[in-house]
Amino acid sequence: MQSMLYLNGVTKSFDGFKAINNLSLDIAPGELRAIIGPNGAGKSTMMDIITGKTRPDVGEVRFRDSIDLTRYDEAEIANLGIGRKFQKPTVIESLSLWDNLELALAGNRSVVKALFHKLSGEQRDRIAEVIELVGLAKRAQELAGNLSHGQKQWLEIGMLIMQEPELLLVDEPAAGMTDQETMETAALLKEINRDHTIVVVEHDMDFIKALDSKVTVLHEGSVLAEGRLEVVSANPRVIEVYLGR
Ligand SMILES: Nc1ncnc2c1ncn2[C@@H]1O[C@H](COP(=O)(O)OP(=O)(O)OP(=O)(O)O)[C@@H](O)[C@H]1O
Repeated sequence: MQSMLYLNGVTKSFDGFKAINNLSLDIAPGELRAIIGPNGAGKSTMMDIITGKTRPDVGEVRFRDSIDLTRYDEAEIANLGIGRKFQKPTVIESLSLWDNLELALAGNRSVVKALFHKLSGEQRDRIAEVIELVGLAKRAQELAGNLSHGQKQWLEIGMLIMQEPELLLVDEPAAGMTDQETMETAALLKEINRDHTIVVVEHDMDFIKALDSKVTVLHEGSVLAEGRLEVVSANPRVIEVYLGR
C-alpha cells in the first residue's frame, strides 16, 4: 500500500464559494499528520468529505490506494475502517467507563443486548487494554459522568479504538482542555499512532509542537505549506495568513 489516504484535485463549493479548492493530500500508512489553518480554511469540510458526510464536486478521494471513498456513505466508510472523533464527546454519562467501552465493542447492537451479552475472555482483555491505553484503568467502574472534560475525550478516543479503525480522524481534541491534559493527549495520540494512521486537526500550537509530526497548513481550501512545524512556521506565506490581517 502506498497511501492510506489520498486526495487529488478535490473541490467543494457551497453556493458558489469554494470551501475546498483543488485540494491534494497524501497520507502514508502509519503516518501521524497534523492539519492546521485559520478559521474557515476548510478543515472540517475536508474531514466531512473523507468520511462521506459531504460529497466533493470533483476530485479523487481514495483509501488504501484502491477504495474510492466518494462511492460510499458515512456508515459504509466507518465500516471500511475510518474512525472519526468529533469535538464534542458522546460518551454515555450514566454508564461506567467499562460499559461505555463494552458498548463501543458491540458497535450498533442495542444497549441492553450489548450489556447483557457475556464477553469472551478476549473481549475483556481488549477492553482492559484500551482503558489502560487511555490512562483511565483505575476508574473503570466509575460513571463516565464523573470524568473531567479531558478525560471524557480520552474515553471517547478509547471507544473509537475499540472498533480497530486503520485510519483515525481526530477533530480538535485539545479544545477546552487544560495545558496538562493537552500534553497528555498529544502523548496518547503518539502512542495510538504505533498501530494506527492518524490525521488530527487542531488549533493549539503547543499540542502540534508536542505531536512532533509532519504538518499541513490549509488556507482557502487548499494546501498552503507542508512539512515540519519549524519549517512551515517560518514560511512567509504561513506567517502572513496567521498574522497578516
Ligand atoms: N454547509 C455549508 N454551507 C455553506 N458554507 C459552508 C458549509 N460548510 C462550510 N462552509 C463554509 O466553507 C468554509 C470552510 O469551512 P470549514 O468549517 O471547513 O473551515 P474550518 O477550517 O474547519 O474552520 P474552523 O477552524 O473555524 O472550524 C467556511 O467559509 C464556511 O463558512
